[in-house]
Order: sequence, then C-alpha cells, then structure tokens
Amino acid sequence: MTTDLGRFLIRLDREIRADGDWGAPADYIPELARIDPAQFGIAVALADGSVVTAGDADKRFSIQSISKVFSLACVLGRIGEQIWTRVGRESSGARFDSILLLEREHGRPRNPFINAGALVTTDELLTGRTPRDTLSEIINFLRAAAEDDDIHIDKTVAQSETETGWRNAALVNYLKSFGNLKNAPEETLGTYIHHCAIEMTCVQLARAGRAIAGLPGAPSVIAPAKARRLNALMMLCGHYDGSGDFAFRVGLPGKSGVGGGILLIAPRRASVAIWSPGLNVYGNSQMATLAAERLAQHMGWSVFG
Ligand SMILES: NC(=O)CC[C@H](N)C(=O)O
Repeated sequence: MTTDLGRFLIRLDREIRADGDWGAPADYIPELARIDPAQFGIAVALADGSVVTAGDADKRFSIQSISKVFSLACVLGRIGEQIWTRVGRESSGARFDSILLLEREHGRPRNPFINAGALVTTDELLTGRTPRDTLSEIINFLRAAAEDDDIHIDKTVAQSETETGWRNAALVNYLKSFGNLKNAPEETLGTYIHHCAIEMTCVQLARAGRAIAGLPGAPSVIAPAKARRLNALMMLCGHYDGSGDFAFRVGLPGKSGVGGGILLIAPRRASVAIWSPGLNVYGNSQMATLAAERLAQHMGWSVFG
C-alpha cells in the first residue's frame, strides 16, 4: 500500500505543478503575500507508522488557522464542555473574518474556527496565565503530538500580521463590548496572532494530526472522545463558507489556513498535511483542496463509507 501511495503522490505532485492554476497567496498579511504560489507539498502519516511524502513536504509554512484546531484541543483538555457557553459549533456560511455575523449573534461566535471563535478559545486559554505560557502550551502540545521539538513561531509573520490585522483588532474589541472576552483585547489578539504564526513542515503537521486521526501508536495528547469532536467541527466548519464544498468534494474532516495549508483527517487511516500557498475565493488553498480531493478518491477514504 505504501508503495502504491508513494507512486500516487509523485504523480499527484507532477499533475498539480502541470495544472498551474495556483490561486493567489493571502494579500492582507504582507509576509504571506510575498510567497511564491507555485509550490506544493504533501505528507501522509499512515496507521503503520510510516510517513509518505512528495513535493515540498519538508518546507516550513505558516500554519495560520490550522493552529485553531490545536488551541481548541488545549482548551477542551483544560475546561472541556464549558467552552460551548462562549462559542457555538455550527457552520458559519460567512467569511472567516466576518464582523456582521458577530453582531447578529450578539458576540457569541458561530464556531471556534472562524476568527472571532478562535479569539474566544485563545482568550479562554490565556485566562490566569501569561501570553508566553499560553503560547508555550500550544507549541508544547504540537511538539508532543508530532514528537518533534523543532516547531517554532515565525516572528516576522507575527509582526507582519500585528501591523496590518485591523479586522481581527475590530473583532476582539467587539467581543469585549459584548462581555465575551476575559482578558485585555490586545493581549488576546497578540496571543492569537502568534499561535497563527507557528510554522511547520507538511511532515511535522501530518505527524501532529495522528492523535486526531486516532492512529495506532500516536502519542496520547488528546482523549479519543475529544478527538471525535474535533473531527466533527473540522468537517462542518474547517473551511469557513467553503466547508460544504470541501465536504462534498473530499468527504473528510479538514482544516485550512491562509498560509495555504490543509490538515486532512482520514479517521483511523491517515493524517495528511498538504500545502500550496495560493488561495481560492474562500481563502482556502486552491491546489491543496484539489490534491485532497484526488487523494481521498484514489485511496477510497471517506467518512461516508
Ligand atoms: N483563515 C486564516 O488562516 C486566518 C488566520 C489569520 N491569522 C487571521 O486571523 O486572519
């Protein structure tokens, strides 16, 4: 199976590069806007412990919103179900940084993967500790999950978003005005921006997702019942207003980031990380989505049987 998959990934890498319809990198974070969109990497961590790769699988990229899965995992580990008093768990059908939605819902974000929702989970994690300790908790979770200590924050990306992240500044202040923020807006925002700026390779990210996929031998960083919840949320909310399209085309839970990464989970079978920095209209990676669709189809992986 590994050999067939290895051959398939090499073919996929070639097809994606030949296709060339890369999309455009995120333009609202200057450091990300500079990245060449014509890049592609994929890593598949399998139940037998092996990791099969192709393309730029060892190149570091900004995981951005994929970090929201791991910050939520930390919050679920810390306070469990209580988080749902502050944030919902429904698909948003709106842009990831929508202010309108937050106003309509009186400051309770629709789900933990849109920006407003992730600001709330970050705020919860920050409560009673410093931003530095909060970031250490998230990074240590990732390092333990990937069994790799070489995972860090890209300070240049964090700085770049700090200088231009006006919408998130608006959202965090808006949350405060509704009484759904425990800490100072700038502290919560700064912590959020820094965990979004964690950089990882596809290999590291695929390995970090093994516990969420419930793969045998994965480090036990999250209880299986909580991992199931993360999968449900990734399926319904992981790609913002493109979540329905992603579920329809791929049939697996996934989480995207504006750095162009996607973490894709085939429960009990594989944890997959795909990266290509050009985005589609929803702010999800254009070519990583296509690759996810082709991989799921080739392997017959779907949560729908
Ligand atoms: N969709 C994303 O990856 C967004 C994350 C980015 N840090 C932001 O807050 O805008």
